[in-house]
Amino acid sequence: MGVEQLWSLDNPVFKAFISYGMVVVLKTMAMTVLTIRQRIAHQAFVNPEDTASMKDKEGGRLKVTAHDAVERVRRCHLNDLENVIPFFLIGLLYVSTSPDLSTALLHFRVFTGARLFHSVAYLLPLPQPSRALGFFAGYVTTLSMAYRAIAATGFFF
Ligand SMILES: N[C@@H](CCC(=O)N[C@@H](CS)C(=O)NCC(=O)O)C(=O)O
Repeated sequence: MGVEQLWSLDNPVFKAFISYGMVVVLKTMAMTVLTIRQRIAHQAFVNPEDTASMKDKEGGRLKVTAHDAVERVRRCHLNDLENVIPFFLIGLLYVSTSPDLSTALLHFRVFTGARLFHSVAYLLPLPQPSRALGFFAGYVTTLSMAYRAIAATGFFF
């Protein structure tokens, strides 16, 4: 497949990668909005300049404070960054090796489902090992794409 066709919507693997990649990147970005919501809901701001003009319930200056509900979303966000960025970078290299469509779709779908489940498990929260299973399913899927991309170069042979 020529380079122009590889990175075009005529390539069904690249087309699928755009869709699933967008879902996981936008999900990661949604964590920013959720963090802001939790900060406002719990009046939990961590920088003195943020609270400079804010009042607490007694009318005094609002104190800088962390809140577990905010920190939980931040941990979920960080975990997304740890996993979605490698998926995206390795995914691009994987797509460049022209993998079989059904195999690629399986990887993209398992990763996307695993990350959505990981977030639900983290934010509700669900009892462990739910979150760990979501994490490992996504992690192993990315490793599998990396292995397949490296194998396609003939590196192992
Ligand atoms: N950076 C992660 C590496 C391991 C990992 O991602 N574990 C998963 C499954 S237990 C997780 O959800 N960790 C919680 C987190 O990253 O906040 C950690 O510190 O836990």
